[in-house]
Amino acid sequence: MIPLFHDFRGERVLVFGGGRVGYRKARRFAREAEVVVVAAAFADEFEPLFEDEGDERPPLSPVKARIDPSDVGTWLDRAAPALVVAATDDAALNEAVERAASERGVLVNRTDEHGGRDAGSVVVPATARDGNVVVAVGTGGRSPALSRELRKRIEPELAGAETVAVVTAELREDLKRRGLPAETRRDAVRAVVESDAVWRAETEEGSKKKATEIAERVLGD
Ligand SMILES: C[C@@]1(CC(=O)O)c2cc3[nH]c(cc4nc(cc5[nH]c(cc(n2)[C@H]1CCC(=O)O)[C@@](C)(CC(=O)O)[C@@H]5CCC(=O)O)C(CC(=O)O)=C4CCC(=O)O)c(CCC(=O)O)c3CC(=O)O
Ligand SMILES: NC(=O)C1=CN([C@@H]2O[C@H](COP(=O)(O)OP(=O)(O)OC[C@H]3O[C@@H](n4cnc5c(N)ncnc54)[C@H](O)[C@@H]3O)[C@@H](O)[C@H]2O)C=CC1
Repeated sequence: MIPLFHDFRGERVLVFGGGRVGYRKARRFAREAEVVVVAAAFADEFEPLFEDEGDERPPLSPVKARIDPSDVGTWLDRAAPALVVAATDDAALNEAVERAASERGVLVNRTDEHGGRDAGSVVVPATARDGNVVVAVGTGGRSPALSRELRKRIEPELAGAETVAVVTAELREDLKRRGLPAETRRDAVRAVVESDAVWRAETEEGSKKKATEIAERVLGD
């Protein structure tokens, strides 16, 4: 499988199943997408997600319904999601969700299987994140517990990466504006991301100052 980063803003995700697994997937996609969760019953964890916090988060709506596998197509046609998650504990229903999604060319995440390699099937990776810097881990679906463990090991490595991303993004723009050749810009940016001093600076300002010093040194060479 090949990882891609998908921007879910302005899109809808339809989750079938309101248990622990449905909750985990709904919470994840609710960072960006409008999420609709359809289930006969909802786990308690959902409660805070359903509350309108008045922030800019897109809405996450519960729909309490018991679904028959033959009705899944209608639900998909009505919701027109970019991605559908099959997270019920009923394998026949999850199967129907997968089939209806693939008939419509909609991406589908089957949570009760690890072998799904049909067209349009997606696997949700373990994700370590610092701001918009993201590392996704997958094991080809074979060992989610290993994905989780690797995510935990990677998390400390990522601390501070968002600041380095902000600082280097600004630096790149600046170097481009100055019309420097691509190779020179690359050497300067590489030296900055490699620098412990940039990573360790206490503030964004401090990090920026160090980055400028290092970049100017490279440009002067
Ligand atoms: C294929 C996949 C499909 C998908 O969901 O996309 C899938 C499938 C299944 N998971 C199962 C079990 C567990 N899943 C977790 C945890 C996570 N599972 C996630 C992803 C994936 N799980 C996809 C593969 C990703 C990859 O390639 O590695 C993570 C990474 C992301 C997320 O879900 O957010 C998240 C960790 C997030 C984090 O912590 O960072 C734990 C660990 C725990 O709970 O401690 C256990 C118990 C231990 C164990 O069984 O290993 C079962 C058996 C159910 C049963 O037996 O009933 C199936 C079905 C089957 O294997 O058939
Ligand atoms: N991918 C993953 O990370 C993991 C996947 N799993 C798998 O995910 C599935 C779900 O696990 P849990 O959330 O723990 O189960 P759960 O039993 O807590 O929740 C199941 C949900 O499905 C709903 N549901 C079942 N039949 C329905 C119907 N006909 N119409 C509407 N809603 C219906 C229930 O109301 C409930 O909300 C299991 O099959 C399990 O094998 C389990 C652990 C991890």
